[in-house]
Amino acid sequence: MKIAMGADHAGYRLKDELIPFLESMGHQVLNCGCDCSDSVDYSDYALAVCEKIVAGEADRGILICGTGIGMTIAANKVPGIRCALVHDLFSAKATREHNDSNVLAMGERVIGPGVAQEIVKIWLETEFSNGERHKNRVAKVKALEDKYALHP
Ligand SMILES: O=C(CO)[C@H](O)[C@H](O)[C@H](O)COP(=O)(O)O
Repeated sequence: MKIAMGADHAGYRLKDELIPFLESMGHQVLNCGCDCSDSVDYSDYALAVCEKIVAGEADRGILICGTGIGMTIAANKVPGIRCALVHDLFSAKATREHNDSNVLAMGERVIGPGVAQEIVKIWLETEFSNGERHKNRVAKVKALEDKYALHP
């Protein structure tokens, strides 16, 4: 898979730790920054990653900030993006099966690299369940994007 990754100054260390892990699993990583501890704004990096997905240049995205919350809020403003904030294995699996999430957000100030690796692995390996109820719910979420689109 092609995976776009982005982080702010509070998440770039975990991003950089996950890149070789993802590559060792055979994935191609598009590193959208940031790459140092200079203070930056998470929304810029969320947008960079989400635009890669919307443009078809990446299959999935992974976003990391201090808590993962800012990245999640920003990413979910982009039509077509379903970003899930995940810090446990149950949610990593459930958000793929139920929500067909295409972006994963995590907080470097919340979890360590070992848990993050497990989350990423299960999130990448779990398929959307395609159950009728889940397809309907995801379709209803997509309909919200149209209802509130400022620039359709
Ligand atoms: O948006 C966040 C919190 O919801 C992220 O965790 C940011 O990384 C965090 O706010 C950055 O905080 P800092 O004090 O500027 O390092």
